[in-house]
Formats: sequence, structure tokens, C-alpha cells
Amino acid sequence: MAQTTVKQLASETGIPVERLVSRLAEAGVEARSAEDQISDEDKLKLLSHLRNAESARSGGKLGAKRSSVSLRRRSTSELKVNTGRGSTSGRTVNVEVRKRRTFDKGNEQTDEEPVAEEVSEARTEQLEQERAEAEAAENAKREEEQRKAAAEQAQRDEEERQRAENEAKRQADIAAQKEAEDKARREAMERERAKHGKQAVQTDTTRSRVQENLRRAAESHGRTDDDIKREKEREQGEKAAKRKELHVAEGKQGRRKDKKKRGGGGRRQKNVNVATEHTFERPTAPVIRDIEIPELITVADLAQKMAVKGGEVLKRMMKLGVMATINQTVDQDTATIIVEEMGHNPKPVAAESAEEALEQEVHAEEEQVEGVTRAPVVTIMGHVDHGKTSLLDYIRRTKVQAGEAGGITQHIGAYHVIHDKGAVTFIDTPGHAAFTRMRARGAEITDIAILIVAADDGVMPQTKESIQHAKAAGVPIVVAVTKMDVPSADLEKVRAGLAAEDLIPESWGGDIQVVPVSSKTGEGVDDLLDALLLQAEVSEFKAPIDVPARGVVIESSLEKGRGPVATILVKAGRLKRGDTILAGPHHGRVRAMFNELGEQVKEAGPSIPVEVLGLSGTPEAGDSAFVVANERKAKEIAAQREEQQRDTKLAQQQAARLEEVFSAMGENGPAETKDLNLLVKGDVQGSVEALVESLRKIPSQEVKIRIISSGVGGISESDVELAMASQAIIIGFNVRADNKARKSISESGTDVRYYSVIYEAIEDVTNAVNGLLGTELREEIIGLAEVRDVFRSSKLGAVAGCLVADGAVVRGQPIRVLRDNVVVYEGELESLRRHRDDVNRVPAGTECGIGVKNYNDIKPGDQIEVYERTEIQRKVDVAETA
Ligand SMILES: Nc1nc2c(ncn2[C@@H]2O[C@H](COP(=O)(O)OP(=O)(O)OP(=O)(O)O)[C@@H](O)[C@H]2O)c(=O)[nH]1
Repeated sequence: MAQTTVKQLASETGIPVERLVSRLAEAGVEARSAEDQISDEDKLKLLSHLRNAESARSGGKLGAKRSSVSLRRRSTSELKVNTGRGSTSGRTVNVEVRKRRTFDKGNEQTDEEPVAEEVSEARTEQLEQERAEAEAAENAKREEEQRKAAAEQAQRDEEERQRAENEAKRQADIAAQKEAEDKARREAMERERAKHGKQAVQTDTTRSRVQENLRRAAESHGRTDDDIKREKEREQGEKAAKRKELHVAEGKQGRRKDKKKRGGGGRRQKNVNVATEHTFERPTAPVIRDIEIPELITVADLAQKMAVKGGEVLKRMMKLGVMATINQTVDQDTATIIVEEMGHNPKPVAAESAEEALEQEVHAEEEQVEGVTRAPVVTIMGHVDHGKTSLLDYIRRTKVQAGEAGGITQHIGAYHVIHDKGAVTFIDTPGHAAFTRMRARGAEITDIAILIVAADDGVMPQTKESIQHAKAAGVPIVVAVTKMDVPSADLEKVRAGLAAEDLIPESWGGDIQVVPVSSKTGEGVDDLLDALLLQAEVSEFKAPIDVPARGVVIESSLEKGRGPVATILVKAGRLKRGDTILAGPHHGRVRAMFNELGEQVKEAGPSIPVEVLGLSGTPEAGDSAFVVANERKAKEIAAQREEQQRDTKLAQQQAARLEEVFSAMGENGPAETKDLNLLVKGDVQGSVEALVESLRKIPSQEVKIRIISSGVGGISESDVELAMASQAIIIGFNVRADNKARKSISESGTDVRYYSVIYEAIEDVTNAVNGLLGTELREEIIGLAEVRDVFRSSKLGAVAGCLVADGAVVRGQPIRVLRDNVVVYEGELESLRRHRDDVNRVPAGTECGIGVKNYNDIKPGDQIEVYERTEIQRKVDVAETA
């Protein structure tokens, strides 16, 4: 039988020990001290005594109410546990046993005397009851929450169903639209292919393979494996959303609320009610993006743009029949198909550099703004010693900032003249060479050309050249007849000479202003300025002002203490100090600006030349300059320009070639005619005229032959520059290029054709413009010897002591004798000797003796050209271009 001490019972029942001892005594149980043992029987005795006492106290009411009594007991014991692993000691575990026993007495009345202590029993019971009530309330609440959750779930399910329905409808629409687009594209491609015939066979094959697979995919109800997979994923996503499987991080507020609800020691609340408006929902429909596609793109970049893995793109490509690697570049068409196939919207974009974008931006802005009248920009050209520099100097000395002492203190490559009736800007580098060089670089800065003709000399070869350059550039000409103060001045002779060059003076009924001037006396200089302003008025030179400034570099240099200095002629807008500019491949902030007087200026408008300090390097004359929004953009474009500079140089040097004339026509479409620019030089006026006449008459439907210049004499550097600037081919008839011109030809790659028979020249050009196949006789100069001295021997006749300047002189090859770059004799070698020995070949840098067969008129200063005739196949492929 279980025994317990009085003390233990006292603590269990919450009755003080002394009181319990006295109650036990009253109940007839003998227990005197706290340590005395009492049995269960004793406890029952005590209980019955207490009930009776309580019943007596409350008049039996309490006993009637109470139908059961609960007793709780707690006992603790020790348990030895063997931990194993050879341990002998084991471990001691305290075991606490709690028991509760309830005595149900029904409504049985008791006559035992009730006692005050029984109140504690009643409190215990009341606590139990409260707890039960709390539990019931909680259960009710939980049920209510579950009911609410179920209602919400039902609503969500309904929404999901609606969404799925809408999505299915949308997908169906997309599929229908896609099919229609595919069909249209296929038809367009078919048409395109039919139109262009064979084009990039490789690309076509790839594309057609892709198209074929596309078609097949479309046939299989437009659903590919990936589509099915995507649908499955979507379904799973929907299910997951329904189950609310995703871990949801509630807002902080929600969490705090939760804590409050729990209270201290409260039962842990289950996180049932999830606030759905804060949840992350996995997208249930694929995201359709607009994908920009450049002309070339790597598979990796394409995947990144579509936010998918590279492998997925490769897989899709494989299905379309294109094998590729992740780093492989695909063309725009292929990329477009892939993007479409992957369910996105392809947006093909034309390759556009940051510079092109900037230029477009600038032009768009300029177009929106009304231009204001600006000063004309003038270049002076003419024959050597006809007075270009003297005239410029006179104007500069007397007209710059009229009335101010000092005049120009600095040479900056251009200056600005303010005249009574307006302003004129002069480019301070006279001569057509500078003009043409600028043109060749794409910088058309000259508005008017002043053609200088000395009154005592008349129209000379370089005058004619200047006329041709100005005409080729389409620049209006004003003629200044200089040296009018010289007694031998003959204005009428000059007028006649001009008329012969198709420049009919106004006084002769034409439209060319001819102004007689003298740089010595200043006579006529004002009239010249008036004439320029009149021409400017007629031409209406305008430029926008309220736009970001842009201009052209006139010249630049690296100066000690100032760094890179560039003279920029502003073409539009106002260039200001502090602006970020880009000039050629260099950039920087305009640190300071100076005018031609060396004065600092804060800003410069259109047609004003200024020296600019602050660039990172020295740009080239003809480079364009732009004001850009920020340094970053300037740097970006500068870097691009640097990279492009080599290509640009190459492109500029990519002179027109006769063989390419016909094939290049297709580029602008068959309907568009193409100009073939020719520059003709010949030995005598008669042959030049005959050649020009015949060339002009060559019949061609697609090519318009333009003779941009023709003249007598050897081919000069200036001829080559003009040919470069005008993309012209040079025809040399019995003439050759001089040393400087040869260098320029080899640097620029200009196509120069030498002929000695007019018929051959005509045939070559005719064949080229008609795209005819066939062979062509090409002459290649293999050696050039300069005649230093001439010896005469009775046996050999005239023997030329020569130095081989270029290539090699080879026996057995045909030769020509050139005098001032004009062919004076054609024939063959009689003898080739070195130190009295007959030799077959003499290389460059070596002296030798040359005897020319049947020609004894050779002179020191002549050149002997050795050439080779080869038959070459024309490059033009009629089959391809037809
Ligand atoms: N009397 C007189 N002499 C002039 C006039 N203009 C130029 N000269 C003289 O002609 C010569 C050549 O003049 P420049 O101005 O050097 O001629 P240019 O065309 O610039 O010559 P290059 O630079 O060699 O092409 C010089 O001796 C000048 O003094 C003029 O109007 N009257």
C-alpha cells in the first residue's frame, strides 16, 4: 500500500501542516508530526470527515452540488539505466509519476461535517472547468478560422479557374496570330528569294531548314515538346499555388499581431490563415518579352535576353535543325526565328554605333530648329604665284575686326571678317590640295571658292585644276583677277580663258562674278567681299543655333604649355567653354577658346573658327567635332572612333575600281543608275579630247559616265587626291604618275589605268560598265630607270647611263621612254649592261647602261619604264549579277 507523509499530503493539498495534523486528529487518524506516515485509508477517513464538515456548514447544499472529487498525487522515483558500451555504472534518471483520481458519488448526500479547507478543492475544480471552457472556446475559434479559410480557398479556386480559362483563350489567340505571321513571313521569304535569286547560300540553307522545321512544328498543332513541358510546369505552378506550398514570409505587422494573440504561455497558434496578398505567386503564364536582335548575336547573349538557359536555346536550335555552340554567333534572321519559337517577340534592330545614334539625334534636333543666316565659309584656290597668299594676307591685315589695331596675332587656320554688309569666314590654308584633302575626309566645309587668276598670266593649268575641284565639290565660284595694278594686266584675256573653261563671266552674260583686285593697292577687295556676300545671299547659307554645337576640325597641333590645340569651325549651335566635346577620336572639356586675335572667347556660333584647348589629343583636319551630353558618352564614342579609324582609313582608301563598277550597281537596286567617275590625263590635247569624247559616248543603261577632270600632262598628286575625293578612276593616256602621285596611288589604292591605244581604253571601260566577261590585257610596270647621262658610241648609238629607281630592268620586256611623265617613245631594249657586261636583269638601286632599239633621242632626265603585258580574267561575274 502506498504511504505518504503528512508533510507531502500538506503540500499536495495546499493545507498547512499543523492544520492538517489537527484535521487528521479530528478524522481519527493518528498523526502528530510532519514526518508521520499516513496511508490511503487514513486519507479516505480525512476526506470523508472533511466532506461531512463542509456539508454541515453549507446545510447540505454544497454536497448536493458536488458529485465528484478529484485527487492528484505526484511521486518521484529514481531509475537506473544501463548506457551499454561496457559501462558498468549506468545512468540515474528521475521519474516523476503524476496521478489523478476522481471519486464520483453521484448526488449522494453526506452527513460529514464540512470544513473550510474544502474550498481549495472547489477552486481546483473551478480551474479545471475554466480550462475546459477555454479549450472549447479555442476549438470553436479554430473551427471558425477553418471555415473562413475554406471559403477563401473556394474563392481562390474560382479565380484560378477564371484565369486558366482566360489564359487558354489568350494562348489560342497567340497561336492563331503566330501561325498567320509565320505564313506571311514564309510567303515574304519565298518572294524575296524568288526576287534575289541566289543569295548567301549558306544562310539560306540554314534558314530554309529552320523554316521547314518551323512549318513541321506548326503542323503538329503548334505544340512542341517544350510547349507541353511549359504547360506542365504551369499546371504544377497552379497546383502549388492552390496548396500554398510556398513558404510565405508575412509582413512584420502580421507576425507582431500573432505574438500578441498568443500572449504569454498561451497555446501555440497554428499559422493557418495565410495573407495571400503578400505572397509570391509563381507566374502561371510564360512571360513574353520584346527581344532586341542586333545583326549578329551570340547564342549566350540571346539566351540572356530571353532570360533562359543557354542550353534551352541550343536545344531549340537543334530542333530547328541548326547545330550551334553557346558562344557561336547567329545572324539576325536565325535569331529572329529562335526568339519567335521560344514564344517571345523579336525586335530586329539595325547595327548602330553610338556615334550614328548621336549623329541621328543631332540631325533630328537640328531639323526641328529654324536655321539662321550664317557667314559663308570661303576657300581661295588658283595657280601657283597668282597671289592667293597675298590676297588672304591683305584681307587679314585690313579687314579682320576692321578698325582694331594689331589685326591677327595668331594663325589658327581660319579667320572671320566682319564687313560692312556682313561677315565672311576664310579658310586660311590656300590651295585646292587642302580643300580636296578635306573633301576626301568627308568634310564639306567650303561654301564658296574664290578662284584666283593673275591678270598678267591668265588661266593656267592649276587654275583649270582648281575649277575642276570646285565643280566636283559643287561649290559656287567667285573669280578674283589679281595683280590688276600690274601694267601687263589683261582682264579681257582672263575672261576669255574662264569662258573657255565653262565659267562665263557676268559681263559676258553668264553667272560667274569676276572681280578685278590688287593685293598691293587694295583695289577691288571690298568689291570681292561684296561679291562673296551676294553669292552667300543667293545660296542662303543657314545654320541652327539653339542646338548642341557641332563643327569641323580645320587644323590641330600639340603646343608646349597648352597641350592639344584644335581649330574648330563651328557649323551649328554655339560652342561654349565647359562643353564636353568629341573631335575625331579625342574628347575633353573645352578648357579655353581663342579667336584669331588670340583673345579668349566664351562661345562661338556657326561659321566662327575658334582655337579649342582641352582635348585629349590632336584630331586630324576634316574630323568632325560634336558637343556631347557627358564625358562618359564622349569617351564611348571616342573609343569607337579610334577603333573605326583604321576601317575608315581603309574605306576611304577603297577607291573605285573599274571591275567593281558593274557589280556595285546592284547595291542600290537595279533601277538606280550609277555614276562612273573618270579622271583623264593624256600626252597631248588632241588625244585627251578624243578619248574624253569616246568615253562619254559609251552606251550603258545602268552606268552614267562622268569625266570629272581631264587635262594634258603627267598624273600629279593633286589628280590622285581629286580622284580619291570623287571616287574616280584615273585613265592615263601615254602619261605616267610622278613620284609623289605614285606614292599617293599606292597609299590610297586609287585605280590608275595606263593606255597607249585609245581603242583599248574605250573597250575596257565599255566592258566594265556592261558587266561583260572576258579577259583583259593588263600592263604592269616592273621597273623604272632614271637616265643620268647619255653616251654616244659609233657601234651602239646612244647609250643611257641609268640608275634603276624602282623594280628591276629586265631584258626582253617592252619599254617606254618618258619625258616629264609623258611617253615619248615605245619600243624595246637594244642592250642592257653593267660594267661592260651584258646582263639580263638589273635591280633597283643599281647603275646600268641601257641602249634603246631604234631610238637615239634619249636625254638625261628621261625615264625608261619596263613593263609586262599580262592577260587577266575579269572579276565581274555576269552569272552572279545578272
Ligand atoms: N603687283 C602685285 N603683285 C602681287 C599681287 N598679288 C601677289 N603679288 C605678288 O605675286 C607673287 C606671288 O604671290 P603669292 O601671294 O605668294 O602667290 P600665291 O598664289 O600665294 O603663291 P603660292 O603660295 O606659291 O601658290 C608675290 O611676289 C606677290 O608679291 C598683286 O595684287 N599685285
